Amino acid sequence: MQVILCDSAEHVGKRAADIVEDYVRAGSAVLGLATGGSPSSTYRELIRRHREESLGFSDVRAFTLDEYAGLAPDHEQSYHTTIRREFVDHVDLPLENLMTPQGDVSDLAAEAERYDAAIGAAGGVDVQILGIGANGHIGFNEPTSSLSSRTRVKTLAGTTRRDNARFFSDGEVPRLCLTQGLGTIREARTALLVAMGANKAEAVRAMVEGPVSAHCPASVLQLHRRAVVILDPDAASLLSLADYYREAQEMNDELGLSARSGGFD
Ligand SMILES: N[C@@H]1[C@@H](O)[C@H](O)[C@@H](COP(=O)(O)O)O[C@@H]1O
Repeated sequence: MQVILCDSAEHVGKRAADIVEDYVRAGSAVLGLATGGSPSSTYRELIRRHREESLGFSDVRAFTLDEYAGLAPDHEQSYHTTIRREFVDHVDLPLENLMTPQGDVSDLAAEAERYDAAIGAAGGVDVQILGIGANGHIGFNEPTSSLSSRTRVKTLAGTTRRDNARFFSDGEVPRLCLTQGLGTIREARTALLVAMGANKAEAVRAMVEGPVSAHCPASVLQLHRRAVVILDPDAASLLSLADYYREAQEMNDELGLSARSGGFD
């Protein structure tokens, strides 16, 4: 796992965008897109590079991580609408290349299986952007999720529903969702997690420096071949090996190693 310590949310976005850009410029990239506030600065920076530095997404395919059950794709708070509003509609990624699990189907389990298979049929995800929940979830894999789980129906934790209530005008967050599993996420060639803010500090500590445990689902990234964790000072505030992460990053920067070239673990 590579830990990159940044000065601000904007800095986090730039470092994350560097890794995504590396894959996009290589051609025919498959991106894994996360919703939530954490990747906002990454998407802003990618949109800026699209507008000002001709970073093109026309041959990119994208899969989102998760979706609320019961919400149609065009619902204001569906993750399909959210990722379009935050990113996809601002670049030249063709809409038919955006894949999201469909939350308003009658057979959610079949939809989960279909979605997992579609990721495999696309050749897998090259770089999966991730945020982390305050309870350590990635996607909607709540604590005690199987570390080998596939895309499936999950019940949302009460804390997650409370955290996300701010996005719903009536405060009514669905109780069920579809989410890529931890086993699915682990298959992405690079896992790129961004976290900001003091309310993520404990989850970040458990993910990076705690034991691998379903109690903190994000800790499964310790088993990933190329996991990169990019943090602002508040999110990194409880890490005990911060000096080492800084030294390692200086060396990686000096050697010009990137996630795609696989120059670190
Ligand atoms: N399902 C999403 C996750 O993909 C996201 O990473 C996390 C953190 O959200 P935020 O980035 O808004 O703090 O919780 C949400 O519920």
